[in-house]
Amino acid sequence: MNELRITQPDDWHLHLRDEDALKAVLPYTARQCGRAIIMPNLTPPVTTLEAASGYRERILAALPEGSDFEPLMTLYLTDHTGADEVEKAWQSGIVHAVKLYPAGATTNSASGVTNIRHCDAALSAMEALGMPLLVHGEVTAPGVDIFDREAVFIEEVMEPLLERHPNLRVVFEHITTVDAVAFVERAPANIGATITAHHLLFNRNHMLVGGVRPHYFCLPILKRETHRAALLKAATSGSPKFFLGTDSAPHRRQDKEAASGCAGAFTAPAAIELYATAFDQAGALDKLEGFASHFGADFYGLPRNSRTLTLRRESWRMPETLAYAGDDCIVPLMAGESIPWKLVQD
Ligand SMILES: NC(=O)N[C@@H](CC(=O)O)C(=O)O
Ligand SMILES: [Zn+2]
Ligand SMILES: [Zn+2]
Repeated sequence: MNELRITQPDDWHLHLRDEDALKAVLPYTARQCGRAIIMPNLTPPVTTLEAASGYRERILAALPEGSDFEPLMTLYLTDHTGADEVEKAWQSGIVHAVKLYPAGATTNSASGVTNIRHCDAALSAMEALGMPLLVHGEVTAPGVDIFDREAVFIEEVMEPLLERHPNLRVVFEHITTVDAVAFVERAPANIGATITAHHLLFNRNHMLVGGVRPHYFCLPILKRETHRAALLKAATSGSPKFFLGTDSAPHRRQDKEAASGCAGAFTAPAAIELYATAFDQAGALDKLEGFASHFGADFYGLPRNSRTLTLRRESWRMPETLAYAGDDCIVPLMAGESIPWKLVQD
């Protein structure tokens, strides 16, 4: 297959940042996706409907002319998020989910949840409303090895949470392990998961062998090959529980190439092309459309996009750097490397 026409995808996990950085990165997603779930980990985080509405307006104002890309907003869950705020946000129609960051787990998670038990009122409200909880699923206890943090989270947090709230709709975000795949597969239909393109394409060797490659450093961290293989199998299985979420997470070049580099891979410039590359490697291009364009919308109860998008087997080179806020630049994932699939602009 050398050309592939699919329903326009959506990105169910995206970091757009704010201000000039937002203006720099938004066009990459807007040219590919109809919609995206916008992560709320700004500084300060987006914890209220008012903050989400303001952020949404800034995103809409930053869109390229003529774009009808739709940002789907989220609230950042804290120990103090009330049921009233959650209800108001849901009823507004602009907020589609609430995001759980365990405090200290990842970028801008300092105001995150210290103990999920503190959130029972908000979670009960969400369960009643049918409002999804999006989960960064890693424990943060210093004694837990960074490669085990997702698997331990399933046992210590996710399973007890679902026992207390069996009808809560949950998206296990950016899953990275065979353990998470197995958990989602055996869970009921109210549990889904997003998978990034980088976790489908790369394992920890890509990050660590022959030198530390900071642009491959993201959280949850890349795992060993057996985990990548399990993720690829899940993504290409045709199961509607697994869908596209890039977790494209831009950081300035100097913040990544540093003694204490930030976590996050910037994949938005080639998001659908990277997924096509992974599905192609698995001989499963026929499964790309469901994963990229159908299952996420179905999970969120939104209509599938009516436009289509065409991909061609044609190699192109990702630039070494791209413009970011002010004079800063950003290094996209696969900078300077060739990508075998290309988005054809209609
Ligand atoms: N994935 C990452 O490594 N980083 C994300 C945060 C997140 O999604 O955990 C970011 O905001 O930079
Ligand atoms: Zn995360
Ligand atoms: Zn993320």
